[in-house]
Parts: sequence; structure tokens; C-alpha cells
Amino acid sequence: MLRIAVPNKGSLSEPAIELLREAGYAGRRTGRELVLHDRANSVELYFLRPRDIAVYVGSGRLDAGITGRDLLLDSGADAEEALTLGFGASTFRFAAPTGQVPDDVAGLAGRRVATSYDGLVRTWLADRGVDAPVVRLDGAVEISVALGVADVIADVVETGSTLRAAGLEVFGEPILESEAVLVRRRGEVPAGLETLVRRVQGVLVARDYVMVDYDVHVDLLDEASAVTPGLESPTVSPLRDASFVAVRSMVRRAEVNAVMDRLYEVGARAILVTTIHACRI
Ligand SMILES: Nc1ncnc2c1ncn2[C@@H]1O[C@H](COP(=O)(O)OP(=O)(O)OP(=O)(O)O)[C@@H](O)[C@H]1O
Ligand SMILES: O=P(O)(O)OC[C@H]1O[C@H](OP(=O)(O)OP(=O)(O)O)[C@H](O)[C@@H]1O
Ligand SMILES: [Mg+2]
Repeated sequence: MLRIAVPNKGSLSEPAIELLREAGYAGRRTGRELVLHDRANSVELYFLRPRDIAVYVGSGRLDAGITGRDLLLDSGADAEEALTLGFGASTFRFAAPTGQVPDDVAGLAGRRVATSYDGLVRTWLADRGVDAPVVRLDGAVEISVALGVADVIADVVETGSTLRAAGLEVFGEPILESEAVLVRRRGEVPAGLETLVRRVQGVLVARDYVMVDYDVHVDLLDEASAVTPGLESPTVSPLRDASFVAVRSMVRRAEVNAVMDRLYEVGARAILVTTIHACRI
């Protein structure tokens, strides 16, 4: 049995559960379930706080889990990233009241820094030789400066609207670019982990790519294939009219309209785009 940790709450929970569902694993039946035995797939899913997931995986009690890169680094757990998952993107940044931002990193010295990610912030400050007291708070960190317990904050920024509402502005380089990641414990590869990674990768590729089919005159095949090289090489099938071929290739979803425009200019016709439901690459 592969033991997988899944966020039970917060912004990563729903997309993580949906990703595993699309990868063929059982879904949570109620919002209160803490463990789910998915015997058909030989996995056990543990629904845990995202902040705790890297700790369980790093301790070796669980084999893999979904959490944020920022939470993984903050925990200091002995776990490593196996895959980036393409959701839960955020930036971890310093912010201070508008008009009172330090000029540079050295300007942080002696200022009280409020954060929920004290491990991450202490390491960042120590690596740069900056001596600043860290105030550990559980959440709503943006209000801490107005309430007088800190001078600056270090927190997750997604849209920036919470910062703006609190009269704060970011300063300095981002501390970290984060997103949801699949983490695994270091060392020996547990049975079933490769299957989990391949399944999840399959979902991510199916989300990212579409299938494009078109007909093109054989004389234009090289030019058209250059527009749709696919992952390895496009599939080319004969048509009844031997002067034409049918071509099939995977194309990035975000680029498909530009690709269709170029194919049409080359002379391809009957250009069809279909969704990929699942794949193994
Ligand atoms: N807008 C966001 N706010 C907070 N965390 C976010 C956001 N967008 C992405 N994340 C990521 O989600 C993870 C934090 O999840 P966590 O469940 O601890 O906090 P949360 O989503 O703020 O939920 P809550 O504070 O309600 O418990 C981090 O990896 C963080 O980078
Ligand atoms: O840049 P934004 O789009 O505004 O999002 C970032 C904010 O969202 C999160 O707070 P959350 O709502 O989770 O509350 P919390 O601070 O109590 O965890 C995070 O801690 C930031 O405060
Ligand atoms: Mg939060």
C-alpha cells in the first residue's frame, strides 16, 4: 500500500483531490474523512493539514504527498519534490506600509518580521547575514503591522489584494516562487510511487495538450509537420486519395489557435482539435 497525504483544507485541497480523482484514485466521500483505503489502486489517502504533509512524508511514515513548495521548505522536512503540479501558484514576499519600505535587504536589520513561515524566513535572513527578530503568527499576518507587533511582514501573495487592503506594498526580490508539488520521502523508492508519478504526469499532460488532426497535400507535409512536430513525431496516415495524408499531433492547448492559423496558411484543411482525457507519456 502506497500512503499518500492530501491537503484536507485550504486553497490546495480541492485541486489536489481533483487531480488524484482524475488520476484514477478514489475521491473523499465526506469532508470529515481522515483516511481512505483505496484497495483497487493499492493506496491509502490521508487527509492532513497542508502544513503537516511534508513532516509526515519526511519522517517516512507516509510515502508521498501534495503540498506547497513554501510549506515544504518552511518545514525543513527531509522530503523532496517529485513533480510540480501546475496549481496553487503564489509568491512569498516581504511587504511593509506604503512609503516605509526598506531600501534593501540590509535595511531589514533590527526590524520585526511577522510571518506564518518562520522557518523559511529565518533561513533566508541567516543566509544573508541579516539580524532581524521574527514574530511567528498563524494567519492574517497583514494586520500585524497596524496592530504594532511587527514592522514588516513576509507572506504568501497571490493577487496582492490582501496587501493593498492593509496599506502594504511588497519590497525586495521575491523570497520564493511557490506552487503545489508532489513530495516524496528521500531514499528508497516505495512500491507504487512510480505509478502515482506517471498517472499524475498523465493528467497534467492531458490538461496541457490537445490532439490536432488535419489533412494536407503530400507536397506540403514537411512544412505542415514543422508546425506540429508533436512530442516525438506526428502520426501520418494515408488517405484514399493518395495525393493527401492525414496528420495527427499533440499541441499545447495555449498555442492551438496560433497553430491552426499557421497550418491553414500552409494549406492544411479539415483541421480538428480534440481533448485528451488521459495519457501515459
Ligand atoms: N491565495 C492564497 N492564500 C494562501 N495560500 C495560497 C494562496 N494561493 C496559493 N497558496 C498556497 O497554499 C498553501 C497554503 O495552504 P494552507 O491551507 O496552509 O493555507 P490557506 O490556503 O491560506 O488556507 P487557510 O489559511 O484557510 O487554512 C501554500 O503552499 C500557499 O503558497
Ligand atoms: O494576494 P492575495 O490574493 O490577497 O492572497 C494572499 C492572502 O491569502 C492568504 O490568506 P488567507 O485568506 O488564507 O488567510 P490567513 O492569512 O488567515 O491564512 C495569504 O496568507 C495572504 O494573506
Ligand atoms: Mg491562509
